[in-house]
Amino acid sequence: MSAITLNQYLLTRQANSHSPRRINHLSVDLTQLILQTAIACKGISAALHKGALAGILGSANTDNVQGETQKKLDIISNVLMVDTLLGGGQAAAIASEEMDEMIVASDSGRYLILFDPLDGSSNIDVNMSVGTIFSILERPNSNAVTTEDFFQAGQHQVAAGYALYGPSTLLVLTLGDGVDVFTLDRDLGEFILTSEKLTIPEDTQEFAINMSNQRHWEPPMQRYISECLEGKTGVRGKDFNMRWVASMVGDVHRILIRGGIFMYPYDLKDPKKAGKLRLMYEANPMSFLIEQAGGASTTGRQRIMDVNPDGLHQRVPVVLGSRNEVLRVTHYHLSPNSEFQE
Ligand SMILES: O=P(O)(O)OC[C@H]1O[C@](O)(COP(=O)(O)O)[C@@H](O)[C@@H]1O
Ligand SMILES: [Mg+2]
Ligand SMILES: [Mg+2]
Repeated sequence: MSAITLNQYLLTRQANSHSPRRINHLSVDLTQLILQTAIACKGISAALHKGALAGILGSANTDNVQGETQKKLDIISNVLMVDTLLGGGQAAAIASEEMDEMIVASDSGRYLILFDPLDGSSNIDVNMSVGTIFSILERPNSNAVTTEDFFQAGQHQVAAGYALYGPSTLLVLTLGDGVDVFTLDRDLGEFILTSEKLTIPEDTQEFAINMSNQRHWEPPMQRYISECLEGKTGVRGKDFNMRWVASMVGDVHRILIRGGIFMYPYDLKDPKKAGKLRLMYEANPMSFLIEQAGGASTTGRQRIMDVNPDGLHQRVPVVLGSRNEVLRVTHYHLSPNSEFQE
């Protein structure tokens, strides 16, 4: 059988978009918007590939709106995404983790796109996996676009995905009827469909969390992790392994492939911050993918895709991955004095 490119895949989906399994209508414009996003990701992949040879590693000596130091590649990736998407004409407006405000794009655009142009940027200078995360919403009306138009709960996303720049460059995509994976063939310059309908096992013995924050967590998170660490002889009756890529894209990809639980919980290090990760650029698109693969995703207290946003850069605690583990952590937050029944 011949290889299916992202382009062919989307055209077939578009032709079959009357199928009863579909959730979102795959319009010509949405197809084009996803293809433009993929083109920008190929550009980012090429820049990362050159690395030090192109003199693009290291810090840019600027801060983003959230007070985080930007890497040169954060800025380069953002420019590649913005320029490519502005050129396409399908986006009515664009919002990015690296920009203070949204940008109005095309007056006739039907969609709003949000992205984290380079996720896991602390990994760039050490040549480890990073990614690009994106989330697409429908423009709510034909009036001039406002920032408030972006404030739609994650359940309203029409598509979401990420590119993972690892040993190979992957594009992982959901249109609301499962999660499919494409691998970049550098010779052809095309993303080729390589896995379909990922499913996350309901149970796992692998957790991902930044353990250095342990002393700052709330009691339910302390309880969950200490029970995992007790292993076979503790209440869980099994040993757990730990992984932390320190780029959400890498950790979420591992979970989509073999299960696991990823947590970036609320902590008291900076009590005013609701969490580290951003709802619109990271938590919502990853939650859409995880739920589409049969997993679960909550803040510890509420389904992430039910959170009503009130700021483009708002942060949120994140607990996502294998269903039974996420439900357990959520139970520990909501009913701290009772046992969890699977
Ligand atoms: O440095 P820490 O605390 O391990 O945090 C790592 C987390 O921060 C992030 O790097 C935040 O994303 P950005 O790199 O886009 O700011 C996540 O990808 C990752 O899960
Ligand atoms: Mg990020
Ligand atoms: Mg980023």
